[in-house]
Amino acid sequence: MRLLHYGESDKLSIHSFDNSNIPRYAILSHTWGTDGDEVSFADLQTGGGKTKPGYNKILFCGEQARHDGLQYFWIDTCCIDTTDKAEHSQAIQSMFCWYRSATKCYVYLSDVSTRKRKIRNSSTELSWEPAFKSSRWFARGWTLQELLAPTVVEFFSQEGKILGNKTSLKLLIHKTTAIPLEVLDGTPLACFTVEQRLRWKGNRQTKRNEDAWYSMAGILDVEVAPAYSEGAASAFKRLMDEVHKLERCTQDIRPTDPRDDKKRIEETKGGLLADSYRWILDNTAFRQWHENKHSRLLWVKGDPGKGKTMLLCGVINELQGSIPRTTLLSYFFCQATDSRINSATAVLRGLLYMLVHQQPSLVSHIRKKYDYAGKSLFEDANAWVALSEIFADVLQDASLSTTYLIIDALDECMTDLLKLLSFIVKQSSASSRVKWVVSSRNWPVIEEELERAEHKTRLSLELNAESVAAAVKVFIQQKTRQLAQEKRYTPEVEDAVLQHLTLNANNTFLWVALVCQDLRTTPKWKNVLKKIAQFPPGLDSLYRRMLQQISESDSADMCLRVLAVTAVLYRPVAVAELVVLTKQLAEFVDNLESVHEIIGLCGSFLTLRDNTVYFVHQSAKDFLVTKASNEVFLNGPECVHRDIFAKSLTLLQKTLRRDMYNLLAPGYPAQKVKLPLLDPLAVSRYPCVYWIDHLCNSRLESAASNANKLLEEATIVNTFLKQRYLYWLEALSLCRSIAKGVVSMTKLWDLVQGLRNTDALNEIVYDARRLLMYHKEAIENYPLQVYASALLFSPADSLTRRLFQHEEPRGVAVKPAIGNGWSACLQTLEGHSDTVTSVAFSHDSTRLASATVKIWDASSGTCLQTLEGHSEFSSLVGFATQQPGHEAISISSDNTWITCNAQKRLWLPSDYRPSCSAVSGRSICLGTGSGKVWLCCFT
Ligand SMILES: Nc1ncnc2c1ncn2[C@@H]1O[C@H](COP(=O)(O)OP(=O)(O)OP(=O)(O)O)[C@@H](O)[C@H]1O
Repeated sequence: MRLLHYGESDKLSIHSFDNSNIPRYAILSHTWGTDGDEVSFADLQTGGGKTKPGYNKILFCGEQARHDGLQYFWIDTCCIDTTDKAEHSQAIQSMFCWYRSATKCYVYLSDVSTRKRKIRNSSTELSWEPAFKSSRWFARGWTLQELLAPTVVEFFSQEGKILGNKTSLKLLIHKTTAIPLEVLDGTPLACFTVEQRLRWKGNRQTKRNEDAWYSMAGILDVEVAPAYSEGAASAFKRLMDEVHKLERCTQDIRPTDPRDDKKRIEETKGGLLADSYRWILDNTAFRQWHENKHSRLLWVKGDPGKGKTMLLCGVINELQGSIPRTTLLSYFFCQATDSRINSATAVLRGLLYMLVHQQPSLVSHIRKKYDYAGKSLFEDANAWVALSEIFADVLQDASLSTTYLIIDALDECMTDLLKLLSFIVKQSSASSRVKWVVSSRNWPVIEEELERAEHKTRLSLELNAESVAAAVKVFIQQKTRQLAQEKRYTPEVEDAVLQHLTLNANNTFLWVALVCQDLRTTPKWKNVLKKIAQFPPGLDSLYRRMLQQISESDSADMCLRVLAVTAVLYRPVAVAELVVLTKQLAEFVDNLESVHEIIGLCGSFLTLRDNTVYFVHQSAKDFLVTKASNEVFLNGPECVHRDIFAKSLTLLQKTLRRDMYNLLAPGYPAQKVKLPLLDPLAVSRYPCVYWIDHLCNSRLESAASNANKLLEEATIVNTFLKQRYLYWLEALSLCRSIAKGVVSMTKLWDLVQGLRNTDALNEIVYDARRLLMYHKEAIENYPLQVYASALLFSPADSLTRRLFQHEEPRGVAVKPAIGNGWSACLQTLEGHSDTVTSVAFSHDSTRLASATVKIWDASSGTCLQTLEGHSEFSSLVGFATQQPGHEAISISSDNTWITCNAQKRLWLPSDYRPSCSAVSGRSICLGTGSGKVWLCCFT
């Protein structure tokens, strides 16, 4: 970036800076005079331009910057060499960023004067407001981003007198432009929809038509390279394409919205009590981390139920209320009970999502890889590598201001915890702008890793027992008061409850919360004092006591089954989902109220929120799985997995069919799919996504000794794949879980390979997995292409293709036929040793020619046209005209579809994408980059 410097002896000089090294600077916003009036870069180089009218603006800006203590300033007329096309184009794309990064922006209004003027009644008026409102500055296109991008915008009259800034003048600006006051007050643009932001453009004019849209790019958080001959319509289209890509990328990176998780966690835990977390704000370790520039990582550690999660919720709230607008705050809550948010990749994705949401320009680091790989970048086997690189780049971004990153419950990160820890250690040492807070239980493995961080501070809840005790005391008082009001306790009972809780809580919030929860459900007529005496101190003893109560109740069997199933599920499920997954609840399919009651009876372990069943706390699940395993899993957890697997497949066998959402169009994009009012997949989503995981955990291998059992299960899977496989893939696509499907099919493949006497199953799993891997992209993005592209472009001998032949699109044939085996390649026409760049039909459509002739666009380096000198054949263009009555067959502009009458019909796998194509009647011939030529006929 070039910047001007206005020296002490009024000497003007120009300097270049690397992006990483730009000093504080002021920036000018103005409207251009005629080209000859403005001082150009060339003028400055030669020391000329001093007599031009535009020179006054330079002097004004230089003096004002000097007055504000800024040594450098930037003016578009002379800091860009517009004769250098590449530089000019780059500058147009960087402009928003330059305005945003400026310390101050001076708006010079050449048509607003502060001179007194006479009005009719001979009194004088100072008001420049009418001129301000009708200033040309508000009518030009580029000045919109100059108003919105910088934090400080000051307005000056033609005499250089200050009129105010964008905050003090916000009402006037709002009246003139209709831009909302919050925007002028500095609310981030990302908080407004694309439509709202487009509306702010109003009727602003630009010299070149295309600029009308290029000038909106920064405001919409995207970049569009200028191409001035394209026209406004094309510029708008490219702008919106970029906006949609940004939206898709942000959507795809989001594993969950951590803001919703935080809300949910606070609500399920009974609401956040400020008086029980505020102690941390005065804690020495916390203050050191917060106030000391060199302290970058705070580790909050403590035993289960000591209030770490709620403490972090409180820290987030306090930071949110106190940090400047430009500071970023991103957080993530790991939860072991939910497989969507219990892995290292999910943590990075969640944090990135929140960062990008606050500062969309950071998405460029993701887009570098995402634009090639799509969503699989975040989900495939290399997701961690890609995400950790992206994250490191984001943290190094020059535009990143102070950033807080908060991760709760590292101990609940079930996949790749060590990788995550070492990443935190490394990154917390790498950037001084980034401050981390993490929390976990007192696990030695976490201790060992975090010990390596250079600038860490540790906050142990056990070592701060006094503060925690005081916080728990407040919590007990609040809870007891609530209970007493709700249950109308006498003062004696209230006092007895308070005393018992205080004596036995042992600084553990959770213990108090669980006892109070139990007392809430205790009927009034029961002797509360007797009841409370039965709650033993210590979390595990309390859980044991609660389990005993359940075991002694009338509904013991049902409750224990529900606990067993819930304990092995991979994510929290809705009540209706729980019913279809639990053998023992089969009779309650139409009686969900009773299921609610059963869950209520398990209330010391389970809780319901928004109709979803959660464990009250991770420690409750841990207790059941480790310390009460014998009571909960009578025949081992494998049996529970096996039952869930069997229930899942029975359900899927019944529900799955072709086009469950009535999409009809073969090219209907998954992204646009809306949930139908009566969702046929409502209770089948969980089984769809997790049936293979449950099968694998049912330890089929160990059942190998029981040959009948093994055969039975192999047969169930075999039948399902034979009869429902493609419908299952469609359902996975509708559930946006194809990537998980690929991982699951690999797990299944590994499993069946280890089994004996399952050849038939082996064969179908092999083929089914290959089909899914090869066609993943098509199915993932267009659910119904599983019956078109996936079938037509699978080998003729593919078992799945043969089994689902009846689902192939009627009247479409691909010739030469796709090879027999998965690795077979298409027929290659003789004589092609290079890219096939041209194919054409002869006039009678009986002959097909291909050639390798290229015409290159010298400026862009892209291939523009093909086929010259093929005089005996019609050119490609000639064949584009269709015979009347026929559907127009064509190739989509991005080369990925065969379309009929502009409707997407058949998605092309990458090996089949044409470098050239020709149409004759109902046939389309395609030549590919690898030297293959193939034909697709629609009858
Ligand atoms: N500040 C608070 N406001 C309201 N409730 C709180 C607060 N702190 C703790 N609690 C109560 O205590 C329970 C346990 O707290 P929390 O889940 O934060 O513990 P934790 O230390 O994160 O436990 P674990 O390590 O086992 O996950 C919560 O479910 C909630 O009921």
